[in-house]
Amino acid sequence: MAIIDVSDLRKSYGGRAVVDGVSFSVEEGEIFGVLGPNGAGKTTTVECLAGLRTPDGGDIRVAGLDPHSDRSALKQRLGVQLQSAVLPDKLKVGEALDLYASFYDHPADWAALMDRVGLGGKRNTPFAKLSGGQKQRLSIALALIGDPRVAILDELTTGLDPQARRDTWGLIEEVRASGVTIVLVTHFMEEAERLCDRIAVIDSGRVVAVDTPAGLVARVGEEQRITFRIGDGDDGGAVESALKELPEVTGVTRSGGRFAVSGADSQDGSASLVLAVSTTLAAHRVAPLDLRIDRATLDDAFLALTGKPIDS
Ligand SMILES: Nc1ncnc2c1ncn2[C@@H]1O[C@H](COP(=O)(O)OP(=O)(O)OP(=O)(O)O)[C@@H](O)[C@H]1O
Repeated sequence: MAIIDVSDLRKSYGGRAVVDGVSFSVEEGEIFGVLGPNGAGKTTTVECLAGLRTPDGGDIRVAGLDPHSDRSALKQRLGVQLQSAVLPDKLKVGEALDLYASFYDHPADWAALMDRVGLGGKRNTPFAKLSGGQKQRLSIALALIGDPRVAILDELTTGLDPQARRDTWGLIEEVRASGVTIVLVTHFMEEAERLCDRIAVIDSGRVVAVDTPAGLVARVGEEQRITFRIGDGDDGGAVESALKELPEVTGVTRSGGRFAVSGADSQDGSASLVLAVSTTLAAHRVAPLDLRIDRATLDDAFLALTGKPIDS
């Protein structure tokens, strides 16, 4: 069942459309990614979802509520962690959670939440003394303090080191497992691929695709590329001819002992390119060296969908 429905959302600034007819729905319990380059309109879209901005047009329902006209009711059901959340330097972790809990009718147990996000030992630490990862964990806890059904997390891991980023991903998975639907705004491919059940790819204020990470990748084709080299004593000509005969193979290039083989698995999964190539090499008693298999990635999918890399 859809818990969020967005239909033909529009928002302009100074006559420039930054959200230009955006539509998508989010199913209850999923992690839904909003992926796009800087300035694509992601934050504006989720701020409209949260009732923080008034759309120029379109229709939004979050947990059955209109974020604009039902804003106070929605606040009790929606948690928001926005990009630039900053707290007063001297406010301690425990004080911040206690304060935010007081804004809700039925808040979560803030001390338990503090433990859950790994800040149990930081109760009396002022905001200014927290590391980047700890600040991020606190902002996630603040988004969850009202015990929401939906949480919007915007650029959750920007500025974090790889370990803190991975820790935060683990936390988000736990939050989802507890039944919260998550809308995750990101421009990190790895984050989108790792966490999201489905992704809306947004470019220049429009949705260019909504699909699972694997579904987006499949749109650029199932082509794979296997590269390897063979030993000096191996018969390269015989190997090349045999590989070209394989139905899974669409192309073979050879430069001396170096091979690049392109192809794909069969649609029904009954034939595998890697298996066919390795069986052929084994039949010729060739052990491939420096073997590498490349498949399309979400980066390739983004490039194919928008015509540019995400960080352009
Ligand atoms: N209040 C505002 N007034 C004028 N222009 C704005 C305002 N807020 C955002 N914009 C512009 O709207 C466009 C979309 O901004 P938005 O923040 O929604 O994009 P984004 O995809 O979230 O990008 P980022 O990843 O950089 O946050 C940008 O060009 C931005 O400069």
